[in-house]
Amino acid sequence: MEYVLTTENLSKSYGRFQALDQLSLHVPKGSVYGLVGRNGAGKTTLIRLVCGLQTPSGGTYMLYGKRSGDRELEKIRRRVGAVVEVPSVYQNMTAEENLKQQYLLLGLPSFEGIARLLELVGLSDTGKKKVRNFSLGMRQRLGIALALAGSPDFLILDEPVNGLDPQGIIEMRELLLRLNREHQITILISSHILDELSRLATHYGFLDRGRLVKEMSAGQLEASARKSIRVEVSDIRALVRGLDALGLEYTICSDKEADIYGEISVTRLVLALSKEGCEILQIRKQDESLESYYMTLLGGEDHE
Ligand SMILES: Nc1ncnc2c1ncn2[C@@H]1O[C@H](COP(=O)(O)OP(=O)(O)OP(=O)(O)O)[C@@H](O)[C@H]1O
Repeated sequence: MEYVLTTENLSKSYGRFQALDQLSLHVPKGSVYGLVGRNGAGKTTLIRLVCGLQTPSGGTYMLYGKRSGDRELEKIRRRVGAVVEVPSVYQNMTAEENLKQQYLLLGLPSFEGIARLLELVGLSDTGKKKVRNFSLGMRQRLGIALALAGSPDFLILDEPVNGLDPQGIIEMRELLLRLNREHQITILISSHILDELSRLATHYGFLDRGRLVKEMSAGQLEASARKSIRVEVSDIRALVRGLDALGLEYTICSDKEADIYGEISVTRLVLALSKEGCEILQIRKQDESLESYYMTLLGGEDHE
């Protein structure tokens, strides 16, 4: 497989604090690689290192086959666009003016291409509107347009949907899918919003306290996903008694709902619960989500 980015035992410490600990990950060409981890897991640190904003304390990374520390790497960085934390934009300029500044900064020969970029990120009708009057979603999309100015084929985004409203989230999703599928741009994206990430990502890296706990493709996640049924009942205690009597594995989700795992005969379940005086209000099949996989892998408690 061809990789756009790989890291090898990449480490970063701040004083005695180890923010990244011998992390080795692999971002395949053409993928949308989702970085998953709780606050402080090291996602932003990893992104800062790969973008050249900070230097590693140990280990290396390779971008398009060029190793960190290699002189050639700086040339290769042209192929990478990034939006790290809040995109820096000129508030009192329009989207087009901001892009012109970026083109000048990159030394691009003409402003040709700006209209196409504005169109691509859905900002072509913003005209004279200054960025300070943009919604957060518009600002984020402008950040992406700025990152795309040098025509990179690898885009790195740190929490691009953070704080966006539902409409903004959908627009961002559509944009990222378009960039990936129609423009063949590989995307590395960190996000807390797992449900949203699972609609985009083709690969995942799970980080915990600076370490890569697991790396897998979306296909592998799906294959390893446990099947379950979600039941909603009138009496959760009675449900627990019934499930224990049947020897089934389950997780209580709320005071009315539980997920039951494994092969289950619905008839046996109904009979057992009826014996306990428990009424089933709803029952539905479900595949394990990215969120529940994450919870199983990393647990729910916060280490901070
Ligand atoms: N410049 C710094 N000096 C000291 N500690 C830092 C510095 N930058 C980050 N850290 C610490 O390193 C750890 C990892 O931070 P990082 O920002 O990479 O986490 P993250 O996974 O991106 O989390 P979040 O989602 O909250 O941004 C945190 O505990 C953070 O406090």
